[in-house]
Parts: sequence; structure tokens; C-alpha cells
Amino acid sequence: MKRADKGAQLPRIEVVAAVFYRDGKVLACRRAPGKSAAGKWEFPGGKIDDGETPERALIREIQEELGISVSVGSLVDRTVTTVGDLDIDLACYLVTSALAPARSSDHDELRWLPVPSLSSIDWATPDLPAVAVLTSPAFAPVSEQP
Ligand SMILES: Nc1nc2c([nH]c(=O)n2[C@H]2C[C@H](O)[C@@H](COP(=O)(O)OP(=O)(O)OP(=O)(O)O)O2)c(=O)[nH]1
Repeated sequence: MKRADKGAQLPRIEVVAAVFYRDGKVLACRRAPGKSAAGKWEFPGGKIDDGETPERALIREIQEELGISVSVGSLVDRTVTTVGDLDIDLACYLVTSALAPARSSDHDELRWLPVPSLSSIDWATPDLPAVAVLTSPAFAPVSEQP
């Protein structure tokens, strides 16, 4: 695992997030007003509960948030980033689903962005390493949506 910042030990949360990748576009979600980091763009997901595997947590969070079932594919990036007085351990996985996400309980906008345009929006800081992987010329998703 990588660390985006160095520093003293801080409380840490483990977060999993889903990269939906269809027809060369990736789903970005904007955090709704009233949430922490409101207005920032992120990949949908959430915190891992005690005793949960990352895969189960991601399936649960996407069902709760977007109302659809996903299959979890390969890891895009996992990085720990310090935000304020918290370490956010964010793991982003490619996912596939039969239904395309259309709405979210936690976000006020969902946007499918062509990969080269991903850098044009205001991502939450912990998501930037995953965005860098996705936009790198070397990235070739093994589980792109058929
Ligand atoms: N789901 C998600 N959360 C992210 C991403 N990047 C990032 O920094 N985060 C942060 C925001 C939250 O602090 C935490 C995710 O927890 P959550 O989505 O279950 O948050 P929550 O509704 O309980 O959020 P909060 O308002 O209490 O912070 O990780 C991301 O790409 N996806």
C-alpha cells in the first residue's frame, strides 16, 4: 500500500470505492450537500464495517447507495491519504454490473466521463492516485464492462 503523505499516526478509516468503466467512460459522483467534502467528486462506496471483507463491503455499499448489484474486479489503486486529522485508506476496485447506475442516495450528481476528461473535475484528494492510474497510458482494464 502507498502513502500519499508522511506523518504521525492518526485515526484511520478503511474505505472501498467502485470504478464503473463502460465504453471508455468512468462514473464520477459528486458528494451531496451536508456530507463531509460536499461538492467533491468521488467514486461511490463507503467504509468497511468490522469483520467485513473489502469485496463484501463494496457490494453492500453500492447496493445501499446506488441500488444495484455489482461484481468486484481488480484493484485500481489503494493509497492512504491524510485529510485533516484522519488517515483515509481508500481502495478503488473495477466493478461490473448488469444495470448502469442512474441515481445515488449520497450524491447530487452522477457523471460518466471519458477517461481523458477525468482530471477536469474537482476530486476528493484521496481519489487522485486512482484517477492518475486510470488516466495513465499504461492502464488497460481487465474487467471492462462487456
Ligand atoms: N465513498 C467514498 N468515500 C470517499 C472517497 N474518497 C474519500 O476521501 N472518501 C471519504 C469520504 C468519507 O469520509 C469516507 C467514506 O465514508 P462514507 O461514504 O461511508 O461516508 P459517510 O457517508 O459516513 O460520510 P461522512 O459524511 O460521515 O464523512 O471516505 C471515495 O472515492 N468514495
